Amino acid sequence: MIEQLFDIGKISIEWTSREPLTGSRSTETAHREILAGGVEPRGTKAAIPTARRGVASARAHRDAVVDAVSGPIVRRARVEHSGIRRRRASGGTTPGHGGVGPRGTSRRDRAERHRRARSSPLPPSGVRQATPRPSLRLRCVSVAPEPAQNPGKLQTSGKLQTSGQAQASSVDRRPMIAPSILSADFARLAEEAASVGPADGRPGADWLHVDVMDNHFVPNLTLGLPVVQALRAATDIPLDCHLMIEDPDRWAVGYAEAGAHNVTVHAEAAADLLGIARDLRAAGSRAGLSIKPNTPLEPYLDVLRHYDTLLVMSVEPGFGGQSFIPETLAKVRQARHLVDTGHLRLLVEIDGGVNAQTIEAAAEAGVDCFVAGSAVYSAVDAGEAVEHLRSRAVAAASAVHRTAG
Ligand SMILES: O=C(CO)[C@H](O)[C@H](O)COP(=O)(O)O
Repeated sequence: MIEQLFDIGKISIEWTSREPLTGSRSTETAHREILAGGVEPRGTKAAIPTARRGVASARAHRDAVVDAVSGPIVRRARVEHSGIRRRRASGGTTPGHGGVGPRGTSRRDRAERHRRARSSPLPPSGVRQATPRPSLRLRCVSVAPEPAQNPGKLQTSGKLQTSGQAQASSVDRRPMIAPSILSADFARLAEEAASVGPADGRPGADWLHVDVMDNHFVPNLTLGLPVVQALRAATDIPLDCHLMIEDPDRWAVGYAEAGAHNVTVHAEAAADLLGIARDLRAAGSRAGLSIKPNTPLEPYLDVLRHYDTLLVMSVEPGFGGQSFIPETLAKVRQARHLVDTGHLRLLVEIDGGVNAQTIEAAAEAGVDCFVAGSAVYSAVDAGEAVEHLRSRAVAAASAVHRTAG
């Protein structure tokens, strides 16, 4: 771990990374650029004026730093202490819902005050400027890119073309299998997890898929945070938490904090998809976005640039053991194309009705990670079922490669 502490103007930033960050700019340069307002980090335009003005917004500043400095490789960033005082208008406190003026002033008054504040080096009348002092301590933990053999790592070597539409980029993908514990025996979850883990020279499941259902977003109720915490302690298999719940804006980050490797929310349920992705990554997990079979991909293409995984549902969410909906593969092909052409950088997952018969079509379409519930846990040997599914996916992906080559 390398720790760096920068004092830039009145803001101190502590930076911790496992290795020096590489890229077009150093962390120090990036921080300086952010504070000078001269950088436009990916997707965080809104945060920059806040940081530039020095107005207290530890969270916005953190997000700006996180996105600008190293984008997707930053895994954790949290503000340890924020002492910057908010601007206060005399005689009133700052309202909490987006406004910045004193209570009772009109929107026009506030807009005018903002305009003057921006064009003048002096604080606007009636507004006390934040005291210039080292007051914000931002601690960012950057995790070095995962080694090539890690689950989910996309390798840019090799020449495996990943969809029927044979793209220019060369991405070598090892199909991943994520058994869904929805089909496991809930009374023996630790054993069920172990049954798909590495054994007898078998690599085992790449991820363990955990279906969280709230009986509101879907008509079924399964498990929640305490079970995820218990599973986290019981297995080393990375947990892939699929939240089929309402208001994931409120709950998702808890799963990341509980140690989930990937936390997926539904596009149909979330209010602030950008905020969720940011919070999940900041809490140390990957951010996943899921869409139901009838939800199109197009409206989410922009926001997906901030996500690490896309979970295409190939059944209506809610229950295991349903039949695979082949039409959903069009979205897989679309996502695959965008990944292969460098427009998106994420892992494509499919969930629902995946078995030895359907996995090949999904692999040909370009899926990276296959969620399978009943096909694994209804088998006599769950571990063997994982390997069988993986070998079918490898064979199908290789066939596509040969055709494309
Ligand atoms: O999210 C899910 C259902 O909503 C499950 O993960 C999925 O259905 C897996 O079960 P199966 O492989 O038996 O279809």
